[in-house]
Formats: sequence, structure tokens, C-alpha cells
Amino acid sequence: MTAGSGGADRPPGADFTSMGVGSFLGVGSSSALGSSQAVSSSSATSPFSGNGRAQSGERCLTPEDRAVEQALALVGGHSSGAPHSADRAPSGDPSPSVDQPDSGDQSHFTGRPRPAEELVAASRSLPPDRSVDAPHAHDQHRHEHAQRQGHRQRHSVSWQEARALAVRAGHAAEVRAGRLPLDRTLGHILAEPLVALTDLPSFDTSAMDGWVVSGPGPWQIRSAAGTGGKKRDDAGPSPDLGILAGRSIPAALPDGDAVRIATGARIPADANAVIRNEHAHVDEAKGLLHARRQVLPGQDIRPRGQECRSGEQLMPAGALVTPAVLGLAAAAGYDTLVVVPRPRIDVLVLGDELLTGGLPHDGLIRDALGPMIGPWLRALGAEVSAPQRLGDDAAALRRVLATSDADLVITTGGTAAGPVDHVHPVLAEIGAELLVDGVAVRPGHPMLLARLKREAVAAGPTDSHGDSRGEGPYLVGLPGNPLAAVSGLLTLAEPLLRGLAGREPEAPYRAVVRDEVHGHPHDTRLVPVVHRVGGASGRAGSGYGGGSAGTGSGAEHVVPLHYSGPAMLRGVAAADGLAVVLPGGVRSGTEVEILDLPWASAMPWTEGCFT
Ligand SMILES: Nc1nc2c(c(=O)[nH]1)N[C@H]1C(S)=C(S)[C@@H](COP(=O)(O)OP(=O)(O)OC[C@H]3O[C@@H](n4cnc5c(N)ncnc54)[C@H](O)[C@@H]3O)O[C@H]1N2
Ligand code: MOO
Repeated sequence: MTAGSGGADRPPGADFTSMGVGSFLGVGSSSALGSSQAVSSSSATSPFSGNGRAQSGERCLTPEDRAVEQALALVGGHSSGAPHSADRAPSGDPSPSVDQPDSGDQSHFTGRPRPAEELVAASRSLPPDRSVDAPHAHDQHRHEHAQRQGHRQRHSVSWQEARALAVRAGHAAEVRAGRLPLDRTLGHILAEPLVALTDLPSFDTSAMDGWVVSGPGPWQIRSAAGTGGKKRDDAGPSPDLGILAGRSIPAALPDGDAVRIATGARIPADANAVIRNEHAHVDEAKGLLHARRQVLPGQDIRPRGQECRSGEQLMPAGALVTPAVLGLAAAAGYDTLVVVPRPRIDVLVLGDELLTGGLPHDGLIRDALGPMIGPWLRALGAEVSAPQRLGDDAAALRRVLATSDADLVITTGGTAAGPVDHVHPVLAEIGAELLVDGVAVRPGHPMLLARLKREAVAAGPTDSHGDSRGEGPYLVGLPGNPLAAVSGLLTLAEPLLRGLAGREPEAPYRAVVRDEVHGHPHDTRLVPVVHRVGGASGRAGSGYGGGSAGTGSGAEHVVPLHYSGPAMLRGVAAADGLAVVLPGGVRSGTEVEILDLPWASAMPWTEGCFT
């Protein structure tokens, strides 16, 4: 890692102990199936619920709506799959149609489904070469040799297998768990089950503002003073206010009596109901309380232990600490939590052609991935250092890979076999283990997952390849085409992060696709889609009346978006998710798995570092 490359926000880690995620979560590699288990759960796990979804009706377009409208396949007659002329992007854009699978080089259609056991066997180690700082001439020679090796035929795995392998790789990693003050645990993962330290509620509690009564009515009104309803500091009775929350235990309530009580206040012994203010009538003259409706025993009283008993498990190990979990932990008596820290990621952006500001010029283009990858990974629950822009410099890449202390290194670009695509050659030179080398998915097929090696401090046991070096960070190589990089994020980085953090796989979300989407002959396609209910767009968030609702009015469905070529971000920027289109494609009205975009259901994590 280069100086100032993000080490500052790193947790010191001294208070964390190493442990296998699988061991404390009770999950082994066999459970790391990723999303290959297709389970329909559209209603229960919809990523779009609570997403400000628009209701059909009034047409009131925000700028976001317009972006969606432009990207949407609004023109009917998609069933043929042939792009309608009105669907084409402006001239000069060769691949605007959502219905067309990537028509790239067919020789790369190498996807062939294989069983998971075979996949594990397919993991292989490239020959190690540890002299990463060798003199330049020798270095260049070795690099060119390794680069030629990079032109070998890769063995793509299926999209499902790639995801399963990534989860499993994450689960296999050693992780650190440690105790943190409650307010610093947001976004981390529970390393231990959250067990209630108290009954909740911890005493019988009034659920309403009103009157607490004993026995049948009418009731004689008493002052709270007579029931012990004093301030805790004994500053004097509060007869007008009744029994208040947070005060000492009130005295027992005699049969036939009533005392004013506040929501959250303790219920006196022998009381049997609370009557809300609005259901009570006070006869001031006689000092009597009458109920306006029938009083049921126990009404509007929250009994002690209603939510949980002390010792009861509230959340399992492996759960994400969300704001709600923080609140629950506090309510249940916790001041600290034992958590697995968020995985730390270094992002390396490769490519000499990239500009960090201004307009593209002279063949140079703006870096679209540097600004995108970090926030995306943070939204997936990681802690990410500032992107390091290395250009097309193999030596710089080698140096950074040799020194990164992250849990995961993400590279962008340079995954293919072009003259300055250095990722494979450098991984070969440093003896990284390639776990996934190409995935049968479009876009993004050159993506890869590797495990870097580190010199062991002391001679340790050799691994199955006769390698005595220790495990270093994982590396996910994202292809340079921006939508291909998104595909790599969701195919490899997301499941790996889930595994690293010990998070349980989420049940896949499925939705009906409105329009037919053509499939790739052999590979899975990931297609940006927008969610719609009847005529309403989920992402746009306000009235959206356009388009034909092919699946029927009011039905939830997704609509594929245009501008989904590998080099384009316009479609995914307007999307709610990516539809997983298996080889062969899907017909209009059938269900597909949807990969949720993280901001549709999760918050961006911006705080909670370990320093
Ligand atoms: N002979 C073949 N060539 C290519 C194949 C193939 O199968 N055979 N696959 C193509 C596919 S598909 C992809 S995807 C790319 C992947 O290439 P790399 O990972 O090596 O990426 P680069 O060559 O560095 O860049 C590709 C493309 O993306 C642009 N790019 C790169 N980084 C960024 C960035 N940070 N922001 C915006 N755009 C970026 C870059 O300028 C190129 O246009 O390989 C194909 N080639
Ligand atoms: O189509 Mo390439 O697969 O990653 O952009």
C-alpha cells in the first residue's frame, strides 16, 4: 500500500482475536451455497419495499423519473426480442438494446456447468515467484513470460458456482472478533448471539396514559402519593400527575381504587387493568372514575417478560448490527458487543487512459470506477481505503499487492489479455492462487478471484501445493468495462464479503419480468431492471404512468432497461436491481432472480471505524 492510502482509518485490531467465521457461526463450507439455491420469496424479501415506491396515477416526473423513463423499454412489442428502432440509443452507440445478449467474441463462451466438488479441485496455484522487487530488466523479462502465459485458455465457472466459491472462500478466512462500545458497532457483525440480559419489559408497564384500576368499577380516585408514586429522589409527591415512568415502585392498589398513570410507568401490585384517558369519565363531585366501555383484565398492561425473558436469544451470531439491533441491544442491557469488524478493502484502479477530472480528451476518459467502487463496497458493509490509481504499471501493482494489509484487494481493469493487462501476469509472478479465473457471465466474464500469499514469519506446514507461505489478502479482479465491473462486484465481491463477515446468505429475491429478455447461448446475463407496480416505477419514487404493464395492473414486476452494454452505466444508474437471466433467456411474464442494489435495502455505512 502506498503512503497515505487509507491506513489512517484502519482499526488497530489489537483488541481482536482470530477465529474462523464458520466456527462461531456454526456454518461450514457445505452451507456456503450462495444464491445457487433458488427460493422464491418475492413478497417477504422484496428489496423494494419501503423504497418510496410510487403509486400509479398522477404523472409527476422528477429528474430521476426522467432518467428511468429514458432507460426503460417503453415501446411495446418486445416479444420478438428484436430491438425496435425507437429503442435504439442515439447513433454512434453500437449496443443499446437490452434484449440483445453481448455479441462479443464467441470463443469466450466457455461456460460449462460443473459440480461444486469439481470446482474446488479446479482451484489452482500459479507458479510462485517471490522476488517481487527484482531489478527492472529481469523483471520485465519475467513479466513478459508471465503475460504470455496469461493468454492461455481460461476455465470459466458458471455464475452460480462463482458465487458459491466466493462465499466459501470468505467463510474459510480467519476473522478477528472483538468487543466494542455499543455506539461503535453499527455495520459490524455479531460474533456472539445477542442474549437478553434482562426480562423485557423488566416490570409490568402501563401501555397507555390513563388510569390504573383494581377490581370492578366505578373506582375511587386516589392520588399517586398514596400509592408510592413519588419521585425517585423523594422530592415530594406529584398527586396531579399520577404514577409516572421512571419512578420508584408504587404501593399496592386496593380493590376498588383508581390512580392516574402514565405510559411506561410501573403497574402497582394488585392492579388489573389500565383505562385510557379517552375511555374514562371522571365524576369530580364524587371523586369516582367510570369506564366508558367494558374493562378487560390486563388491558393496556404490558406484562413483565412479554417481549423476552432474561437469557433468551434475541439475534443469532452472524447478524448485521443495524440501527434496530443497536436499539434492541441497548434495551436488553448491553453496553458493549463482541463483533466481527467490517472487512477492509484496498481499491486499485488500473489504466493509463484514466482522468480524474474534466472532460475526456485525446483518447483519455474519465475514471468511472474510482468514484463508484468504494461507496458501493461501503454500502455492502466494508471499510474501504481511498482508491489508488496505478496506471498500467505492473511494478506498481506488484508492490502494492505485496504490501497491502487489507482483507481484500479490488483491482479494476487489466483482467483481459491485452498488451498492458497486467493482472494475470502479476498474479502469476507473485504466486497467487487463482480461485476463480473467468466466470460465464455477461458482462464481466474476465473477472477473477485470487488469494495472495505472504512470506510466513516462521517455517510452517506446506499447503496442498507444497507452498509454505501464509495466506494473504483475497483479490477480486474487476474487468475495466464499467458495467462489467458492477457485474464482478455483485458476482464475486459481494458474496466474498458476506463470507468474510460471517453473514448468512440472503434468500434470493425473485420477480416477474415484464418483457422477454434474450439470453446468452452459454452464459448468465445480468441485466439492469427497474421495479414497477402497475404503472409505477419503484426507483423513481413518484407517479410514473408510462409504459404498458404487461403483467397486469397492480402486479409487481420488473422492466429491463436500455443502455446495458458492458461499457455503459446509464442503465444501472437508473436501476433497482440486476435481473439474473440464465442461458436461453426468459419470456415475458416469467420469474427471474433479482440482485438487489445495496442502497435499495441497506444504508451506506459512513461511520463506526475501529480507531
Ligand atoms: N480479445 C479479447 N479482448 C477482450 C475480451 C475478450 O474476450 N477477448 N473481453 C472484453 C471484455 S468483455 C472486457 S470486460 C474487457 C476487460 O478488459 P480489462 O479488464 O483488461 O479492462 P481494460 O482493458 O483495462 O479496460 C476495458 C475498457 O474499460 C475502460 N476502463 C477501464 N477502467 C476504467 C475506469 N476506471 N473507468 C472507466 N472506464 C474504464 C477501458 O478504457 C476500456 O475501454 O476486455 C475486453 N477485451
Ligand atoms: O462483456 Mo465484458 O464481459 O465484461 O464487458
